[in-house]
Amino acid sequence: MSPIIYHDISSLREALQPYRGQQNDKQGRQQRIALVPTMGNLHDGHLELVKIAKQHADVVVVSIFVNPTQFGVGEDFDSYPRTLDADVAKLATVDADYVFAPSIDAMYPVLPPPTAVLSGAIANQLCGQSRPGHFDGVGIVVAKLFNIVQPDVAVFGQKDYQQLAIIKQLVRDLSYPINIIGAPIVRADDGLALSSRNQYLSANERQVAPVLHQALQELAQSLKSTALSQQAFDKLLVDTRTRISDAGFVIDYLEIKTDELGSIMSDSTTFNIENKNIVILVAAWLGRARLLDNQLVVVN
Ligand SMILES: Nc1ncnc2c1ncn2[C@@H]1O[C@H](COP(=O)(O)OP(=O)(O)OP(=O)(O)O)[C@@H](O)[C@H]1O
Ligand SMILES: CC(C)(CO)[C@@H](O)C(=O)[O-]
Ligand code: BAL
Repeated sequence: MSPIIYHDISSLREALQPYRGQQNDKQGRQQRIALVPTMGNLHDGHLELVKIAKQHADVVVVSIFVNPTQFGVGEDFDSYPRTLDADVAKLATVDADYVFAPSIDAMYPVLPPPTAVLSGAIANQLCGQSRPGHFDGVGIVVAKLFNIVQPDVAVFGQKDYQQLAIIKQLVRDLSYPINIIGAPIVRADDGLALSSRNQYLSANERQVAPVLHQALQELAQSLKSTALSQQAFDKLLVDTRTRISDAGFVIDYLEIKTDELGSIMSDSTTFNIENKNIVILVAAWLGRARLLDNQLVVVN
């Protein structure tokens, strides 16, 4: 069935009201509402988030909103693909219940909003460093979506690893009663992480793009070898950077962090994977597309 679309806050709230405090007939528990926030131009990665949401809730709301406050000057806000009809058709295939597609005026009576949601140190690195103010915009729009939908569950992709960490922090610090679920990265057959911005790639660039994932996988494999001197560790990073650059990317960052985005080298000059859960994070430009990817290093 096609999801029902709402463009304004009060109609969506009215539609969701009957689910609040209602018992689920089959299991006798309260009905649960899930939110999947997106910027639209949906692909299989987004649809996977909806499928996960459906496993955790009785009703699923997908928001589609290209949020102006998270785009910097000179970024692709104006050209970001807006494909609402096609998005709704795709959402019908996974039985999403509601689409919330507000106008900018509905979301931001005053723009820029004078109220801020700041995320501190975790947001001042990686994407936050290359896109100043980006996570302030994400923070306020997600806080608003949480207040509008009041979901029990919200699903975000691990592709945007830093964003997911910031949202978990937001939920903790603002005491939202929301279970945040991180969904695994959905990839094309050749390993490229699905992303709306992949369509900015030329045919040639699209051929090259999987190098990003391959380089991260190989680095993750090398990092598993127990103890590495600082020198060996640095060389691995340099070699990986060279491989990615030689393929034609302009690297924005390539960093290795603890899975909570802390520093991995704080207490010693030897890198020892056995002590840490770590993640490799990359953002790199290929032509007009800024691609994100990451790889958790799992020790078997
Ligand atoms: N390949 C993917 N696998 C899992 N989740 C994804 C994937 N791509 C996007 N998501 C998640 O979908 C949600 C909405 O993201 P968004 O609409 O920005 O899509 P996107 O494809 O990441 O677009 P962009 O190219 O603008 O970054 C986010 O939680 C994001 O992490
Ligand atoms: C979470 C989000 C929908 C907020 O605009 C956006 O940052 C995204 O699509 O990842
Ligand atoms: N998924 C990330 C949203 C952005 O790049 O603004």
